[in-house]
Amino acid sequence: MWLKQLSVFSFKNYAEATLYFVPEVNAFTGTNGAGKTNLLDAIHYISLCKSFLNPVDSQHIRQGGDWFMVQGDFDKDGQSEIVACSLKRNQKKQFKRNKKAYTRLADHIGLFPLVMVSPNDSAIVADGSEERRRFIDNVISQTDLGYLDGLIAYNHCLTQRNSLLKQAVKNGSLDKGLLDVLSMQLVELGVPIFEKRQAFMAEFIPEFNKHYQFLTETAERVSLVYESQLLGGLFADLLEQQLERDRLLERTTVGIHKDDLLFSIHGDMSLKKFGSQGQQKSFLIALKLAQYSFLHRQKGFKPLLLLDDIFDKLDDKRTRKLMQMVSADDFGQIFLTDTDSGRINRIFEEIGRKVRVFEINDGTVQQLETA
Ligand SMILES: Nc1ncnc2c1ncn2[C@@H]1O[C@H](COP(=O)(O)OP(=O)(O)OP(=O)(O)O)[C@@H](O)[C@H]1O
Repeated sequence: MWLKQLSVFSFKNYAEATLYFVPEVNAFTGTNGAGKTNLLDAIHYISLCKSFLNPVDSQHIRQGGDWFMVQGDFDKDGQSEIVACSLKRNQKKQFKRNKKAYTRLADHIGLFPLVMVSPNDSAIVADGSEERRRFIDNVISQTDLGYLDGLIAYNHCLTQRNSLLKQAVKNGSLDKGLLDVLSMQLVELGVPIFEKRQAFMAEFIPEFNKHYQFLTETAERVSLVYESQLLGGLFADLLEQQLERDRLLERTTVGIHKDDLLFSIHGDMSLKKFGSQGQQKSFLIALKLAQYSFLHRQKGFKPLLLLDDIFDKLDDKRTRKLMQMVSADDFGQIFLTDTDSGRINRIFEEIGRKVRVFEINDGTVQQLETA
């Protein structure tokens, strides 16, 4: 699967632009604020029905306009697949595949899988556990249609249980019958999610290690561990054991909503506290490349790989290694951004790979020679 053509109309800082890609590496170059990332975001829209940067769709309408459209022409097994996303201000987003509108956007997710590596990924290391759960959930839901529905149902049940615990404090008594029903539902919904996360991590961790070692070429020991309270006992028992604490804190303190990923370096030192910026970036890239390998295996075809501002904070050696790795056969079509077109040409010349470069300038696009 690869994207042959992308058109954007009245999208962010673009009035209108059409780009024709190659199935290998495509690079957007230009100064800061030129509109390079906006093009990656347009690709993200047609693949995953939303921006990777900003959840407010209307803010992607070009300033002064009242609609936008993004259209992509994919090649999937030799067949052309046209995906279009459009939005008129104050109306619902329209999403079409081969001119047919979707009733459920969720039906589109996973048809044109994509992995994005961006400076925003730093939140996965720096922020709270919610970001890391979001990462796991995003990966699994691109391959397992029921996963997201299960997670939504779990969160709904969790909200109900929490408000019952709150009410109990207010009313001075707890409806134990209702609490038991909600606890049972929470277990029924939570255990399959836990099992899916566990199975996913078992496949994912070795991939991650492989990519990190290749990228860094060092014996730099890093580790990635899946942490879940459910690893320490049956969910139903844990809920029972924590009941008094839950009543006191007026919320559910055990469950898959507390899952986390533990990132460490040099044995057991926290990556967040002790890793250098370059090490953190390498860790995040390895995480995303492992996501790529997982999706590839699950789908049976290669997802798109989007690399935003990838060279920042990586030394020359790691940069070259990374480009060598992603332009090899295990990876499919790549889109990347860089402020320096000279660097792109130099790196790809050195590693002997083809790249099509697009020079972006204030929302206009010029296709340069393919090196
Ligand atoms: N709705 C909008 N209407 C008009 N312009 C917009 C809109 N949203 C974003 N922009 C403009 O898009 C530009 C940012 O584009 P983008 O993030 O793609 O830059 P970039 O080339 O990736 O830059 P950098 O190298 O700094 O990452 C900014 O100039 C911003 O003002």
